[in-house]
Amino acid sequence: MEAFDFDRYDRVRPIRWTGDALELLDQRKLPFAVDYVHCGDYAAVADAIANLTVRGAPAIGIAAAWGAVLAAREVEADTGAQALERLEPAFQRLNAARPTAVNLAWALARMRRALLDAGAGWREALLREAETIATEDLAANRRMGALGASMIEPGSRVLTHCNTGSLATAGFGTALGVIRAGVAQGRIDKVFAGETRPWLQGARLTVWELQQDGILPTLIADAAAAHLMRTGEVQWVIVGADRICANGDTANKIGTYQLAIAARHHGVKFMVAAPSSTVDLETPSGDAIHIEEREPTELFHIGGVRTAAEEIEAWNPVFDVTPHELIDVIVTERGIIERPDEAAMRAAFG
Ligand SMILES: CSC[C@H]1O[C@H](OP(=O)(O)O)[C@H](O)[C@@H]1O
Repeated sequence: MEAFDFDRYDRVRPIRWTGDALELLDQRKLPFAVDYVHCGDYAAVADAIANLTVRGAPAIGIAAAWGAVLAAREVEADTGAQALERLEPAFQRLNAARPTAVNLAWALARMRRALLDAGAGWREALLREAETIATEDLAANRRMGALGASMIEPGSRVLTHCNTGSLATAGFGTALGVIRAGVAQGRIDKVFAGETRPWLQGARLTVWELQQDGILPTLIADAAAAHLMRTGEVQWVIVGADRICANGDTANKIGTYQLAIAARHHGVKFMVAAPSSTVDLETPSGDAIHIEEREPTELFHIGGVRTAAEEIEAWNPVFDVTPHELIDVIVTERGIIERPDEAAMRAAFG
């Protein structure tokens, strides 16, 4: 692959460690305001994950890791094991912030291991682990972008869902990283972005991110996706993931499952791009995934303005599961898995 100027397409950093605090780009306010929320303790980080100040599977894992570093400032201990005992309430609070993306629990497990492996130098070990988790994610995303783009024929047009870019990761993105690399290499001519109701990650975040790169996407209503595929306009649907199970079933933003059904029906290829930190071999299949349900009020309002009739009920699951049979390819930094199933997943990650 010809040299690719990653930095040109990787300008946004949603998470900043200042040395004393964590600053999080407030994704609730984008694209109309670029403000950072200052988190001086782990409880503020847990709240920021829960209220979507920071969101995106890898990003919430990275934020939680820094939350653990902040929590460590509040305890005294002679060894890492002793520190972990005293940090357990903080770890549990951070882990409980959101249930579906495995990256949150995965990052905290790494931080636990770093403490258990450390002696008196446990504070430095914890800091190093948080830094490593973030730098590894950025490297994984850039590799994944190149791998995924290599599968896309020049002149292709793609549809993506939700936001899987720099805002959702340590940088560059997962599915949006594949798209960035594909555009840069002339493989992708046009990017369609689904608005992604109710939180509008597509309309507010993906569009804004791509604009920073000089890539101008075409926004569509979620309800227009199947019709777009029927026109033959797109060759790929490229999405991220929050948890990829042992058999390849994949949890992702609500609306992904119906995209996969429409894609299969219309002969559009379906790619899931996610770092290996999103693979969870402990979860056998999609039926075992806890699907987060958020407050109905998120369905009743847009931008704080009520758009639904009063005195009604709503059901607001914010993820769904795409069965592995509907996924043509899963791309991680470790490689490409075509027609994913349990044998392929265990061979690649077991
Ligand atoms: C690379 S981000 C993966 C995943 O996270 C997003 O969910 P949310 O915005 O609720 O955190 C979405 O499902 C992305 O595809």
